[in-house]
Amino acid sequence: MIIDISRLLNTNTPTWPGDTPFSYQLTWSQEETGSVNVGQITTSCHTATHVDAPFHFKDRGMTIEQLPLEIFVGDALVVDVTTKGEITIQDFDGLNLKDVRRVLLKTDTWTNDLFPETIPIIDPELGPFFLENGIELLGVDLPSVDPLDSKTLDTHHSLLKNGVHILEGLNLTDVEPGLYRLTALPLKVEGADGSPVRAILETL
Ligand SMILES: N[C@@H](CC(=O)c1ccccc1NC=O)C(=O)O
Repeated sequence: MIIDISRLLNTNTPTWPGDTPFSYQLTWSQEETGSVNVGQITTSCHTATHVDAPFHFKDRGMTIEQLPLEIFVGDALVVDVTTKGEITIQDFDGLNLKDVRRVLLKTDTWTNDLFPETIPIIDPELGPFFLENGIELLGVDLPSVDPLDSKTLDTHHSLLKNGVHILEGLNLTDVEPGLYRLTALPLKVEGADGSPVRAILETL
């Protein structure tokens, strides 16, 4: 079974304050062309469900088309942290992370079409902890892995330093904690700082 864990893209999709709003428009209609409808989309690379390329927060970091696709396809453990204001390595106590390469944090704190005012804190210590445990992707149902007013982006940098890639803006409301197969492939946009993805989970 496929579970769609992507957020919907339309003119109501919340964007980072001040960033480019999403829009889809027909450039040519079937009426005009006599054959086809052709549309265009305008979007920030960080709207809804998306992957952050390291270049987003590091000038010399890799851009989106350079990231290996293996990161974004494969086993993923959904971890329930819905009651936590701060997510730390203690939240992984008792979980079997053997053979788990990807972790998705289910906070369920952003379930509407408004950009949130505050989000749970993700401890930068997760970076080294994930490296030790062979985890190479962190996915969150939040617009950021750092506090919204952070300038230093400590968790982004800690994850990058420890080889952990970042997937943001998931919708995990209908997902039970547990192990799944994730697919969340970024578009092959040369030089980009991120990309929207269609993210799905398949039950194993
Ligand atoms: N760093 C945040 C996003 C972020 O900071 C951001 C995203 C879109 C537009 C502007 C942003 N930040 C600062 O201007 C993140 O990717 O998690």
